[in-house]
Amino acid sequence: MKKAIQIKDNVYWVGVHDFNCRHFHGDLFPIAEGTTYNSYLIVDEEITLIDTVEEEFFDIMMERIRSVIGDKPIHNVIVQHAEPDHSGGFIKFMQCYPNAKAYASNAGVNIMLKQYFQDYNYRKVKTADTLCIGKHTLTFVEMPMIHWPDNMLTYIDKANVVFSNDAFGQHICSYDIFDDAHGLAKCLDCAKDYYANIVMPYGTQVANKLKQIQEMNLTIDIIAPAHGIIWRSYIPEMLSAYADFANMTAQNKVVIVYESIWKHTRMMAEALAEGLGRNGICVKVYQCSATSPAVLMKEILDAKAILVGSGNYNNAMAGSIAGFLERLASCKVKNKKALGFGSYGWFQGVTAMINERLTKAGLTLLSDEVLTQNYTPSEEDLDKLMELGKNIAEQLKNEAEK
Ligand SMILES: Cc1cc2nc3c(=O)[nH]c(=O)nc-3n(C[C@H](O)[C@H](O)[C@H](O)COP(=O)(O)O)c2cc1C
Repeated sequence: MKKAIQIKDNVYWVGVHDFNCRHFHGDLFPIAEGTTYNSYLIVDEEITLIDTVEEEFFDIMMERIRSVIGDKPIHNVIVQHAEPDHSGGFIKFMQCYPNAKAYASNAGVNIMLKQYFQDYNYRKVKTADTLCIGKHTLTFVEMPMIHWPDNMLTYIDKANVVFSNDAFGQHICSYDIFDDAHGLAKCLDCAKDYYANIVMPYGTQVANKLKQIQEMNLTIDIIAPAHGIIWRSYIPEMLSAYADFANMTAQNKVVIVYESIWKHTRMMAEALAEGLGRNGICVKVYQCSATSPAVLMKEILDAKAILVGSGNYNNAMAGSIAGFLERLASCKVKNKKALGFGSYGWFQGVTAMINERLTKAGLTLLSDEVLTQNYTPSEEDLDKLMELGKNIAEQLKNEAEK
């Protein structure tokens, strides 16, 4: 029998492992080792469930719940987020516990009705609303657009746990469900990965919400997200890292993303990298089509500049680069520089197209120069590109010192 894991007095993890998940949210976020869908059970006078799990894992969640409360009824279910990885088991849950009261944000209720078509007389809650369940009181905080309109978090007093849903999540899929079993570096790295791929477009909302939560002066012993491990030992470090993610705080780092069939654009990319890398910049070089988009998004989060290159193929940029620029535009990047480059045969215009899309995505061009190369770069061309890389390095370092 699958069992619950106690995380605090009267609070239990009753979630599930999805070891086979390799594509989180479609192709948005390829992941290596699966994930968890975390739901939590609070045992008080009114037994309360925080979130459900993906529908196919419902029975496992129920086994864990019954390992704690047997056949006792559950009085409340909190739908913190209507996305199916957290609400997919909700209908089956209500079939098991038809008298349970369901709570969600206003937007959450709307989405639940649009997704599942059945009205369960949802109770709508908003920021600062409370629910007394016996010895404990729950306080709700709406978190719109972190990362859907309906997200909210729930705080339970006395146990001092924040159930944060998607915020602070990561894809560590383990039975060691606390952060300290995995070490700070891994936990922050996985949180960064998750943030870059799921939350990045909503940095402004994250920064504001972090401020609001700080102002609430909550005593927080545990932050329990809806994916991955639970934070208890690294909470200050994680909150500080999240503030950096939200502000897109940049390192002295440049990411070069390119596509190239006959290696001409690749030669340009590597010459630029040489000039940057030999002059104090951490430089990362990726062929776009050979790289997981999750890696690219994570690298971009703390980069100062992004150089994007493509050969000209039928007077257009490579499809992989067009897709990458589309994703970049959706990320609402702040305070980042960029420059296009690329090789062509008989029409020079693709680099200008890349620059235009970079500008539209909110990035500032590093230079007015339109960096094009007719067919193969010569040694002299490559030296010039290395020199340009060096100049960009100096420019970025000077800006950092200001
Ligand atoms: C399938 C294909 C289509 C191409 N179409 C164009 C084109 O429409 N206009 C152009 O200027 N060059 C075109 N070229 C030439 C390439 O842009 C040129 O060979 C360039 O150096 C390729 O850079 P790369 O080695 O980085 O892929 C085409 C090349 C290929 C392979």
